[in-house]
Amino acid sequence: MIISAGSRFRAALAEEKPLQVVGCINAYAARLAARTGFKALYLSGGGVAAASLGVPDLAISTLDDVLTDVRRITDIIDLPLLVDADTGFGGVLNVARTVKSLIKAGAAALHIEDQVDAKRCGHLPGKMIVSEAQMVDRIKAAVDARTDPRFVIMARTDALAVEGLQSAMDRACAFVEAGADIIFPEAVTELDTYRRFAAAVSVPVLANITEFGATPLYSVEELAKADVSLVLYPLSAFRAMSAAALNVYRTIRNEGTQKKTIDTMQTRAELYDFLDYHAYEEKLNVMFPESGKPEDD
Ligand SMILES: C[C@](O)(C(=O)O)[C@H](CC(=O)O)C(=O)O
Repeated sequence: MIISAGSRFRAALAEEKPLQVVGCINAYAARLAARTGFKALYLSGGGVAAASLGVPDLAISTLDDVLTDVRRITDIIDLPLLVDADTGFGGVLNVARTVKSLIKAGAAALHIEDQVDAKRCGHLPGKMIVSEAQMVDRIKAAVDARTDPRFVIMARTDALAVEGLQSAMDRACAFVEAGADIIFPEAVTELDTYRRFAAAVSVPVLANITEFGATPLYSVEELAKADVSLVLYPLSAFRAMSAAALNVYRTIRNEGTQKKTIDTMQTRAELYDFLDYHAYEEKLNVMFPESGKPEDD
């Protein structure tokens, strides 16, 4: 029996509380995260924009950009993948298309938010949100479009920073009423706020612990006490990889050799190990022993 990605996400949620959902910027990072023992992975919208396109998180990337990265990850790793669907990539009919396409691409869950289409990072000033009714329509469209009833629809609200706690909590309740499976209150600044969301809604609540934003870097223990069910680390590894890469580039450029940075690098043996290189090679040797050998004339 094939267990759908959505079912695997729900199973992970039942197994671990709070469930750590870790961002992987590409398929190789997904391999690293999977080996580390995480039970669920994340594809960040800001990450697709920054790492795959080299542009800021300002609604520049398209559904196709996201799907390309989703497929690369789900092709290689069985762990359930939560995908950042921003505002759904258009009107309600686009939201429906987004859900169907993500399910086909092997995603387990998405989050969709109540910012205006010209969205920005949830931790920056100047955000604008659509009405509660408009976001309820987005949720209804997403729920209705599910070709797998176990696919998880997560509603993110950016209202806290724009309209305050009461509005954000009212919205969360309306989104659950519309069928949202999980609530993601964005840019939370107080631990107790999570507890209040969790008490107000009948579904799990996610904490986005992204660095250099509005939310303090609460630990899993602290978040567990605040009744948080999922913790997201969208770009942690990407930020570290980027800083390390810049250091290597600078060293090579300035010193004419990378020697000083060699200890910060993953070795060739480690790389091949994470890629299961030798399993690929063995298959090649056993199944296709003649492949690659020079042909006799
Ligand atoms: C979760 C998020 O939407 C993302 O794109 O990963 C971002 C993360 C970030 O910019 O740190 C967000 O919180 O808006």
